[in-house]
Amino acid sequence: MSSTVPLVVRLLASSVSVANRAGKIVRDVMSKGELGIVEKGKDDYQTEADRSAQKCIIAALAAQYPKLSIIGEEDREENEPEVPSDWLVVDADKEVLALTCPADLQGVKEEDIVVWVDPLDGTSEYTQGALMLKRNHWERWKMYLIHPLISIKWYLSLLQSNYGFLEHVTVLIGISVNEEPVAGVIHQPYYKTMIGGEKKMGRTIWGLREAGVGGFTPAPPPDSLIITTTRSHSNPLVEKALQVMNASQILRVGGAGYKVLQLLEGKASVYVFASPGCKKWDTCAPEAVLAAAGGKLTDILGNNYKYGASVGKPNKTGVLAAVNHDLHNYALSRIPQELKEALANK
Ligand SMILES: Nc1ncnc2c1ncn2[C@@H]1O[C@H](COP(=O)(O)O)[C@@H](O)[C@H]1OP(=O)(O)O
Ligand SMILES: [Mg+2]
Ligand SMILES: [Mg+2]
Ligand SMILES: [Mg+2]
Repeated sequence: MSSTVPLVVRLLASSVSVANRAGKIVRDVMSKGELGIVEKGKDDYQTEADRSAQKCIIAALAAQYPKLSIIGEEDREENEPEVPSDWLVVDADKEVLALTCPADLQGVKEEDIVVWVDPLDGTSEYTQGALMLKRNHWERWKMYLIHPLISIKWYLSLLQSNYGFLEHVTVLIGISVNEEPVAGVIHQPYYKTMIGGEKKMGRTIWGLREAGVGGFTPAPPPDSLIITTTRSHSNPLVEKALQVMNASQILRVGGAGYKVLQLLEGKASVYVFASPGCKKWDTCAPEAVLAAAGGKLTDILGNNYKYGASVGKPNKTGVLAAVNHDLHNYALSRIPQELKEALANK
């Protein structure tokens, strides 16, 4: 890899390749069927896929960039055992390597960077997707017994709905400099495309400040106000913030990464989550990619989160994001003062 390429661009290119490898780990754990679920707290789970994907990302990045601060969602063991050699990805995405680095980031050193890693965003959806897949095998055989034609149709529709859950899962790598997210990767392990009649799993979306975004086709926001929000972490405050938006439709999906993808692809206009629960690793990469596409992600009060190594990890005052600044302003103007205060005083 050419050392004339500025560090931030090289690191983003490496992150794209590492995220692809981590996505394969996420799929492999699911196909083996042994999820190894651990309950970390209320509505808060971890699986073997979360653990292994994080080990892969951190080991691969630390081997190439030893002075980086890398903060991952999952706890690390005291003496981490060595990872399999094929997890130590050294490739770097060629398209990203060719990007022009913003002038003020050209001299950035490893010591100036904090990388936020969410090895699997949407763990709830990952575990529920697995459960439904298991149930479907049984459902399939039951339906075959009843009527072969009906069963094929039903089975296909069931598969689609399960597949929808797994699509919410993403791998997130956010790169911050001076506390600000400047670049990021959102990898979607279960995104399916057909290339020349062959099925390809997974896609990787990236963004770099001033250079733009790639890995997908951006689309303008929908004509009417469509909100995207949590499907697994709702509460009365979350619902109150949704009511005041006066939206034509509310989409309830999993993961911060997936909701930002919905904004970028014109499926939703605004992402509203008026609750603590998300952490810095949930929003660093999505915020960077969204900002590179001209959008904005803040808390519910309209303030930016900071991403330095010593900041508090919880995003206590929620998430408000939109694909452009006008929509963000509109959504912010709809949030009543008492709701902002309720969150700020939590
Ligand atoms: N109450 C919570 N406890 C733990 N994680 C949460 C909570 N609320 C949100 N998150 C994290 O933020 C992401 C986006 O939230 P939601 O899907 O509810 O909109 C979740 O996928 C989860 O990340 P993760 O799956 O990486 O643990
Ligand atoms: Mg988690
Ligand atoms: Mg997450
Ligand atoms: Mg996670």
